[in-house]
Amino acid sequence: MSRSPSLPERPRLDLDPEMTPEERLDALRDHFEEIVRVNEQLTEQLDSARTRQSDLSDDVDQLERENETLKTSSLYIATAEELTDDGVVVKQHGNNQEVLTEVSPSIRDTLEAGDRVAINDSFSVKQILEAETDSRAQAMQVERSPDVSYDDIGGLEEEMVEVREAVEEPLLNAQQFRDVGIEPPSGVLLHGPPGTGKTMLAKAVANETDATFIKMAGSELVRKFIGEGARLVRDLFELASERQPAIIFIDEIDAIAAKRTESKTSGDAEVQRTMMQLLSEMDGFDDRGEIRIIAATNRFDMLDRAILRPGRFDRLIEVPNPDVEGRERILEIHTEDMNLADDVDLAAFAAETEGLSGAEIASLTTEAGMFAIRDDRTTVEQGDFHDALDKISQDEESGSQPVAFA
Ligand SMILES: Nc1ncnc2c1ncn2[C@@H]1O[C@H](COP(=O)(O)OP(=O)(O)OP(=O)(O)O)[C@@H](O)[C@H]1O
Repeated sequence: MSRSPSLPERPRLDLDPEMTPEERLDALRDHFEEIVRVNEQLTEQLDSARTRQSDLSDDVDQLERENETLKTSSLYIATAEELTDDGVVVKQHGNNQEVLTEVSPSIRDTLEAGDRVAINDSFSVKQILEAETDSRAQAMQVERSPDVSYDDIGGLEEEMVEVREAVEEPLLNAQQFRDVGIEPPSGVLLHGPPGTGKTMLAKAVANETDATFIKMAGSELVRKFIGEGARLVRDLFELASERQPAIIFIDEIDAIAAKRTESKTSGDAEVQRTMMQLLSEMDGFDDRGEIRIIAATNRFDMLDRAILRPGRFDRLIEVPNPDVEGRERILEIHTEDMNLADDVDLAAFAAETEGLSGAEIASLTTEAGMFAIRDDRTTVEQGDFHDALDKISQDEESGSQPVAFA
C-alpha cells in the first residue's frame, strides 16, 4: 500500500530579543509567507485526500456489492472425499471434478470425509449440508391428493377434457388402454401465459385420480441445486414410483429443456445433464406403472424439440388467457365466499377485464374486497371491482406486484 505524504512541519517563529525592529519585521514577514505556503500545501493535500477518500468509498461500495453477490450466488454441491493436511479433496457433483481445496478451521472441525458440502466458484467449502434427503425435500413439493377440484377451475372446459383424457383415463382405466392395445401418452405439456391455471389443472387431476402430486420447479432445479439436477430428477421418478398413483408436475420446464445454445458454460452443461436425465427417465417409463407426467411452461417457443418427441411430452395442450365466459366463471369462483351487494354484475365486469389471466382476476376480487374494508363496509359493490381494476392497471404500469392471489 502506498504511504500518504507526510504533513509539512508547522512553521516556527524565532525572534531574537537582540533583533532590531526592522529585523523583527522581516522575520515576521518571512514567517507569514511560510505560513501561507504551508497552508497552500495542506489545502492541496486535503484536496487529494478527499479525492482519494471518494475513490476508496467507491471501491468499498463495489466490494460490498460483490460481497453481496457472492453471498447470494449459487453454491455447487460436492462431496468431501478426503481430509488431508494440505486441505480437503472435494468431488463436485455432476461433473465429478476432484479438487484439493481449503476450508476454514471452523468448518474443518466438524467436517468428515463423505459429508455433502456446498462449495463456491473458487471451490472453497462454504457449508456442510444436512442429510441427502434435504435437497430432495426442498426441491419437491409433495401433496397427497391436493384439494383443487375441476369445479375450482374457470373457463378451461376443452383443456380440461384433453388433460383428463391424457392423464386421468390412463390412470383410472389402464386396462382399457391395454385391451385396445395402445400406449397412453407419457407426458402432457401445458403451455400458455402465466397464471392461467396450469398448476391448478395438474392438481385437480391428481385430486380426481386420488394420486400423489409431486411438483418440481425446473428453474429451482438448475439454479439452487447445481450439480444435483440429474440426481434430483432420478429421485423424483423414484419417489413417484414409491407413491403411485402419482402425478409428477414439472413447472417451468423451459429452465431444463431450453433449446441448446452454442455456449459451453458449466451452467449449460448442468442444464443439459438434467434434461438428459429427464429424457432417459421418460424413455424408460413404460413399465413404471401408475405415474403420469405433466409439465408446464410459459415459454413454449424456447423448448428443445427433443422433449416433444413421441413417447415424451407428446400431448401439447395450450392453456390461454380466459375468454369473457371464462373470466365470468373465474369471477364467480373467486367471489363465491364474498358478500356481494345486489348491484354486482359479474358478467358485465367480466367484459371489462379482457386480457387478464385467471390469477389476475383472482387478485382483482381480493383487491375489491380490500376496497370494501377500507370503506368500512361488509358488502362488496360493483364500484369496488372497478376501483380494483384501476388499481391493478396502475400497479402494472408502475411495475409493482399485484396483491396476493386468493
Ligand atoms: N382458470 C382459473 N380458474 C380459477 N382460478 C384461476 C384460474 N387460473 C388461475 N387462477 C388463480 O390463479 C392462481 C394461480 O394459478 P396457477 O398457479 O394454476 O397458474 P399457472 O398457469 O400454473 O401459472 P404459472 O405459469 O405462473 O406457474 C390460482 O391459485 C387461482 O387462484
